[in-house]
Amino acid sequence: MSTNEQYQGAKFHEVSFIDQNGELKTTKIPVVQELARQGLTNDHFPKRFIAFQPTIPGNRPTSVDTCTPVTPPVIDVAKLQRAATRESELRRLAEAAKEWGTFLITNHGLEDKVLGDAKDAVKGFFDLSFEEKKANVGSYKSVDNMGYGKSFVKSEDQLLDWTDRLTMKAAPLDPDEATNGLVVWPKKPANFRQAIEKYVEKSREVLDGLLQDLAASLSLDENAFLQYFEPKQSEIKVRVNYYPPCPRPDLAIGILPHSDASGLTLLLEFGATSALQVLKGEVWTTLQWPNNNSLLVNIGDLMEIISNGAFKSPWHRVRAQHDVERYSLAYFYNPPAKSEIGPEVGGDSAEVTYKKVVVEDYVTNFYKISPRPSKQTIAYAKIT
Ligand SMILES: O=C(O)CCC(=O)C(=O)O
Ligand SMILES: [Fe+2]
Repeated sequence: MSTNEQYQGAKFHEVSFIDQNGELKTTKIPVVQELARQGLTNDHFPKRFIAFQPTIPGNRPTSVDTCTPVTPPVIDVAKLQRAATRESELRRLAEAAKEWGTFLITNHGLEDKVLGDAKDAVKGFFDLSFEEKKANVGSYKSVDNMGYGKSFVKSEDQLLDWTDRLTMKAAPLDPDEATNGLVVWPKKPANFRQAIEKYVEKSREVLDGLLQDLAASLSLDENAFLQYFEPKQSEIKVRVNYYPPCPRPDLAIGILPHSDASGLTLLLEFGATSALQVLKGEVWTTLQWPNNNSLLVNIGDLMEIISNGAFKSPWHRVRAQHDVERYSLAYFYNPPAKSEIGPEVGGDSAEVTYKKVVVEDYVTNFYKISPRPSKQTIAYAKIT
């Protein structure tokens, strides 16, 4: 069957990318939400979405049938704040950040209304028709992984994941945003920007506190990590992922394996759970989220560097799922783009294993070489 036949009646994102020869190209990527809406028959699953070739032994997604979902470590932020419980919760935090690089937080102080409004805004956006979505949000012509559509597109024939995305820059606020196009906010639903900005503002307080707690958990000065996150110039990007029901979760993948380039990532999920997987040793472990407004924190590559490798950014991916839809809102918190970060170590005797890097240089290289089959982005900052 020809490619065109596979996508008959489909709708497309137009995505620009710079190819291997440095030329700006535009390509059409099928809108996953529309493919799902249209209904695909089992035997006509589009080739570009086939991540797992069933003919290769062992090349299968880990499904919930073969792997019981587990709840990652849960850190109680209220316990971190109470003198009587702080020390023991700090120990649990250090262990979670070292052993998993990912953990849930509860009692974080973000009100249900703030979370609920953010979820409603995200759902409201994806509930719009494709035409309406396109008409009310900007998309970028250059390769910055922002806007509505598909990120990390590098070629006309690369493997595609079963998700549509919307990425916005939430900070620093740019006085010239109307002209330089650095901020993309959908105009519908009407309260979208307000709801997400409220979530961003409140979450930032939680993340700043956690940066102090993470440093304290390694017996470093409380501001050893937070000092890099200068309040006015630190960068926040918000990426909304929508995973429609997938007719062939045995063939497709929700998001390809990656680590996050961020300092910290805060993840809100709703709709289905048991989709995010982290690689623990050799095993893809499916994470189960209790449905109680807990949020997930991921150590990003930049934090791996700042912690001199004490914390490792997890290698993670998302499963495609049958019959259910899932949303996630990933909040990437980075030090200022032009700033230099470097490993913070307790005593002079500790061996330094990461280089100092300029944030923007690290992130540029990350985007340039992703996606990769294994965690190679961090090599940019490793002393070998
Ligand atoms: O949807 C998820 O749970 C993960 C999303 C993610 O890893 C990302 O956007 O970087
Ligand atoms: Fe991620």
